[in-house]
Amino acid sequence: QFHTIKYEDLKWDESLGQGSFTRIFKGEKTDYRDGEKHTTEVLLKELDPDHKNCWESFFEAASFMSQISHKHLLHVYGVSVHGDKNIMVQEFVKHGALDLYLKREKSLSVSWKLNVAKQLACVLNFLEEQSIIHGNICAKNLLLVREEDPSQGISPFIKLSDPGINVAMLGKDVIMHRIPWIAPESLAAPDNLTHECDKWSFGATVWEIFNNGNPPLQGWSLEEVKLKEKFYENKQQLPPSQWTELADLIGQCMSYDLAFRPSCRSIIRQLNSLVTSGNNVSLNHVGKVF
Ligand SMILES: N#Cc1ccc(Nc2nc(N)cc(-n3ccc(CO)n3)n2)cc1
Repeated sequence: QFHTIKYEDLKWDESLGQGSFTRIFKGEKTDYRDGEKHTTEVLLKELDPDHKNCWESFFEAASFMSQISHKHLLHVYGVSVHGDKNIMVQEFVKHGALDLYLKREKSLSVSWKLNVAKQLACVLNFLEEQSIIHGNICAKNLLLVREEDPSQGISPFIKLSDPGINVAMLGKDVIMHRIPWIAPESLAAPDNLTHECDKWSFGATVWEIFNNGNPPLQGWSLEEVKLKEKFYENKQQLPPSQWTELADLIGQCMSYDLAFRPSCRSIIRQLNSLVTSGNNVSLNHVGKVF
């Protein structure tokens, strides 16, 4: 179900930070094809040794990514195991995770944000057609392959990263920290995710993109976990955008009643109409809709 890569064919370069259970490094992999030596730039994602009990779920995520291919899905070359090291070898994506990029780039236009939201909706539609559930859609798991270059008419290009450790494997506290990206119904039953869960997360991610990477519900006081729990108990919504059509779409995706969440086709249709109305609205130059 996935390609295994020999540890000695990998080379570690600089560390690029760490996720919740993983550390990421820039690196290189060498393979020998038709008698020639090829070196490829890769991203090495190491599972923390103290979470090695999650290795199956870690590799499940790798095989999930290897089984299907789509232009907006991250390519995973394979996995490597060496002693207690479990490594996922991914294509290196030039500009890294979108949550950090959004925080850094303060003046992204509305059309930039809509363009990225549309790409995410497309890959979500593809996954739904393949009856595949991602389970961890958020800006941290979106990777920026190409920045926009308005002078050349070049638009941004993103890829969806692997879902990481399956949410059912995680402790209650980690699941709580995924509020409000995780669908309310998944809190109670993290082991039966549905396509509707991905739509809820899509809504929270679009909210994040239009809020310049400020994660929703963060910065609350210390007992934020309790407040987050209340957020679902009281069926609260994220602060609505002033752009009502955008707020409507986010609200539909983040409806507590699964049946009210729109189909992917409807999401794409609504995003397309936002593109047209967005072009007319004077918001474009400021990129501010909250
Ligand atoms: N400075 C900087 C910088 C950092 C990373 C990349 N590249 C990259 N390539 C991937 N395939 C995956 C990731 N990830 C980053 C977070 C996660 C969590 O999942 N993945 N980053 C490029 C520049």
